[in-house]
Amino acid sequence: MLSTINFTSTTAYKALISDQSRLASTTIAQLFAGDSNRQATYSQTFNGIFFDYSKNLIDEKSFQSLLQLAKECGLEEAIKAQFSGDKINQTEGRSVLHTALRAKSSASVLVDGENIIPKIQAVKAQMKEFSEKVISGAWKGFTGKEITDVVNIGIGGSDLGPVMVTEALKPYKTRLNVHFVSNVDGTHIAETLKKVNPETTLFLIASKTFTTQETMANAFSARDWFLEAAKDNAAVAKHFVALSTNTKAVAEFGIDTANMFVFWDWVGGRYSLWSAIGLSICLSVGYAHFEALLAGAEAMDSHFASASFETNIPVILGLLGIWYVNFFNAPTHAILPYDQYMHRFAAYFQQGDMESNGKTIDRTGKRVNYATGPVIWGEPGTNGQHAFYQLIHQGTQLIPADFIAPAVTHNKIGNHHTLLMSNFFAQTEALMNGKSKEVVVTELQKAGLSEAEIEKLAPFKVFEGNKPTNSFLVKQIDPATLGSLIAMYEHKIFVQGVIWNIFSYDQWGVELGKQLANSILPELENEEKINSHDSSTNGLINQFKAWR
Ligand SMILES: O=P(O)(O)OC[C@H]1O[C@](O)(CO)[C@@H](O)[C@@H]1O
Repeated sequence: MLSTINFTSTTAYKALISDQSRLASTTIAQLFAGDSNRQATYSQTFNGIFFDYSKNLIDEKSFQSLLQLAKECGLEEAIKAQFSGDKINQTEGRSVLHTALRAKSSASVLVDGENIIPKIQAVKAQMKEFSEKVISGAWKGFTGKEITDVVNIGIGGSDLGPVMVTEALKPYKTRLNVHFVSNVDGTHIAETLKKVNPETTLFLIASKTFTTQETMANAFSARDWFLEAAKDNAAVAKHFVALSTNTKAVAEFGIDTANMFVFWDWVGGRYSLWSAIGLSICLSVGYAHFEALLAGAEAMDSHFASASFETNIPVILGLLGIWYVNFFNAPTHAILPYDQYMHRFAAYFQQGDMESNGKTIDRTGKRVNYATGPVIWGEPGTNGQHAFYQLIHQGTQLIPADFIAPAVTHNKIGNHHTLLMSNFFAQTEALMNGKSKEVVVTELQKAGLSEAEIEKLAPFKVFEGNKPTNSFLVKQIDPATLGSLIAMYEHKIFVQGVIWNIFSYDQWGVELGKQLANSILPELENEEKINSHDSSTNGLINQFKAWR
């Protein structure tokens, strides 16, 4: 089980407070100036991923204190507990075993005394067979035509992971066009259905619980649309499959459970792309690439489970995050992929991180007296540079950022990749070094400005610098490196949750809005004036009814 230590009461925490005040009077640039070996000390290569964390405000002493913090908070035991299937999701009484989904077939992982690896392998075999049939054209629609389009209907973890991966791995695309519908806003399904033909479309209803309001509404609308064309309930079996843990609800919806791909309650929704929820990935890029994705994740799992903390990438990443959130009051963290295909990567980890570590109650049931999960956000470079980097460079908040880029592009067009990479390198350097007043003054003097003009303008052109970044230079974004990167961030989230003494694998915070929406729904189904809420909510509902 997980320890319940409050990290602010550890010896390492006290050391880190003094480390912080020592480092507050230096800069990252000065740390580089004083150590020609700095990058070698604070970097690591892992299976085609070069992780450079040297542009952080850390020195040997603070780095050691961070490692010590992880030890004092019982991280070693927590990692063992997670991998071995302990029910560390205590508020839901569940094991947390997305790692088992990518474990080697020879592994053995016990849940309630049962080795779960054989049943994982069985579903994977079913996914392989099915996806190969659909891709090859052997699986036919109700009029005997091959499937051309796949529509995945799901939301949150049953959508964001598959969307992110299928976009990131577009260079590996099969002949199938895969679409995703998540929003209950009818526009999402309506616009998607305009693009597809009922005779050649396969719907994947992806929902762990098979009760989620948005997904079920979209699934029913898709089935109505399909039956308008097919006019035969028996045709549903050829066009609808379910990815779920809830066999009963799948059968009630009318999907033959032979067309169901199961997973289990020890797979969290936001950690489920490795499970049957990944069927859209298999169809989009082929089963072999899905397996390679899993293998890349498994390599990161083995590293995380066995490497000593000082060389353990997810541990280091997690600790650096703690350093900025809790010792430098950084409220957000940016993920900035310099790869257009990875344009949903930050959105994916927005759920992964914020649904996991957006908690205020610690593992003893008490309110925490420190900050927990930061806001995660980001957009691909260089678009972000022309949108929000101004604030990272010159705003008042400290925003630690992860830069991710491939050395080899999938699209060699002119010098585009060299241009992109020049921006990648320039940004982390600029964020660290900034631009001093002296440099600004010299530049303005060269431009011929008067002393008075220089005095007036210079403050606006100064960059304080000293903004921390991690760089991930990846040889190429392929299924294996992507799998490793995703697993790396998953484990980072876990590391932070352990240290913050919170439960990272539940999501009770999503429930209240769901419950209220369900209670408001009947009030919207008539024309009567409402007065059962506060005056703002009543006023909004009544205005809606007047206008609709
Ligand atoms: O797969 P389901 O059960 O439809 O749930 C979808 C999503 O809803 C949540 O429970 C809350 O947003 C997520 O954790 C989950 O990924």
